[in-house]
Amino acid sequence: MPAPHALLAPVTGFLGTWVGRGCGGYPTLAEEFTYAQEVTFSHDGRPFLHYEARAWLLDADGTPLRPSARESGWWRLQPEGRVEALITQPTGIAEISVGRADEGTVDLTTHQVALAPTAKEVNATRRRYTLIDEDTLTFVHDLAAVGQPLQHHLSAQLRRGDGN
Ligand code: HEM
Repeated sequence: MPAPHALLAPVTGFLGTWVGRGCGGYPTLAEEFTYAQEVTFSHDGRPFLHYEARAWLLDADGTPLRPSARESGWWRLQPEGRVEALITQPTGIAEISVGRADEGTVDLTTHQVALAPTAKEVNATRRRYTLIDEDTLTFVHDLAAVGQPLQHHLSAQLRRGDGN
């Protein structure tokens, strides 16, 4: 494994696999939901991270019900901690988001969304990833979609889970 590129310095704490749980909702949905999530960030020595996230809806006992959202993409690190992220989902949504990596927090907001012809309408997102300590990562996702203004869709707390 090559050493991380110098431009990755603000995000090297994110490298690895993270597992945990979250909850979510949206005004258009009848109920809130809980989910399990696994997120992996990796690098190959160049100044970008490969990002991959999978989620499973859980029932009230915490048993997985079915696979839910999945996405993957690239976080391109620029000087001064600027980040350009490209993220695609199997629901026909492709996002390009921009933001900053600063003191353990990455804050990304939508630059452009592209939708496949049959995708649901998504207008904007805001994603905040925060390293609480070296083994704990929190994630908050706001969503403007299906006619609703930007507001909470998801929050999760993940623990470092390499090799689990
Ligand atoms: C951990 C990740 C996520 C989970 C667990 C999740 C979960 C859900 C669930 C359970 C629903 C209700 C419909 C269904 O059962 O599929 C839903 C709807 C939706 N989600 Fe997510 N979601 C996630 C990430 C995202 C992301 C990243 C986006 C967009 C960038 C997104 C956009 C939407 C939209 C547009 C709807 C439809 C709302 C409607 O039609 O009323 N979700 N999500």
